[in-house]
Amino acid sequence: MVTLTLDQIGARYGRRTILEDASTPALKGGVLTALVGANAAGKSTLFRRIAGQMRGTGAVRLTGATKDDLRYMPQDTAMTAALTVYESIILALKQGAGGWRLSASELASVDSVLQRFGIAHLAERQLPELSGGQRQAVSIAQTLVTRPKVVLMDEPTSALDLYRQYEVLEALRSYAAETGAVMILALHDLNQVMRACETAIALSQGRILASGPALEVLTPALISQIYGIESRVERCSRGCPMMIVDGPAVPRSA
Ligand SMILES: Nc1ncnc2c1ncn2[C@@H]1O[C@H](COP(=O)(O)OP(=O)(O)OP(=O)(O)O)[C@@H](O)[C@H]1O
Repeated sequence: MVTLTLDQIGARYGRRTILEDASTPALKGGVLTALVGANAAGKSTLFRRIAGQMRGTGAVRLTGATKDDLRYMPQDTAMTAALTVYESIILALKQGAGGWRLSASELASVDSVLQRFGIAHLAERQLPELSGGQRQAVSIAQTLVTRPKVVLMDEPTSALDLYRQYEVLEALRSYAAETGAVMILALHDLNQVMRACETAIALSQGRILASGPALEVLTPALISQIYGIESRVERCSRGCPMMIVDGPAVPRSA
């Protein structure tokens, strides 16, 4: 089984400490894990540390996978290259190695991600012509085409419409279940987290306040602490947990 454990991760930009002693129990593969926290809490910085793009204290421990099996999809992905969607996914698959000849199984992988993320109809379109939501779906497909075992995605649904958010989260869930990959998604929509993610990590000012089953982490007390928002978690008529926002925990002065 693939697992990822954070052991006292720290990170700084210059003299500014951004992450301190960020630790988690072993995060299991096969399910989605949400990384939640307010703007500037340090979510992207934590991803950069896990992906090895930044140095710092502490250790990232993997079992059942190596750093080579990890893919990180940052928040903003530029798509200015004069490539079609199809070519860009082949490029992500090849990553400069092994020449340009594609095996039957590689061709099948490209077709599979195009189908899975609902972008097969865009295969011949040029990247710079895509809408924001289309770019985001292509970026997800590029990230998963190599079938990585450890996946970090920074706000993968932020540009998607309601239908696509649902479709993409379901596709990510099925990818995790099928491959056993550890998948950590930074998400701001806590209802998405409750619906799609089994586990959650809550980050506040560079420290992990809680990690574990999503519904146990996302308590009204924790939401108040990290976002300053009064909320309730109630079951809808179909039995799904929903977060209802009541307003600021402490009214902001005008
Ligand atoms: N390259 C950088 N140089 C200096 N400071 C940075 C850099 N990148 C981020 N920071 C600072 O680190 C802190 C954490 O930023 P980070 O992007 O990790 O937050 P985040 O939780 O991902 O936020 P958001 O939800 O707004 O995307 C912020 O105060 C930010 O200004």
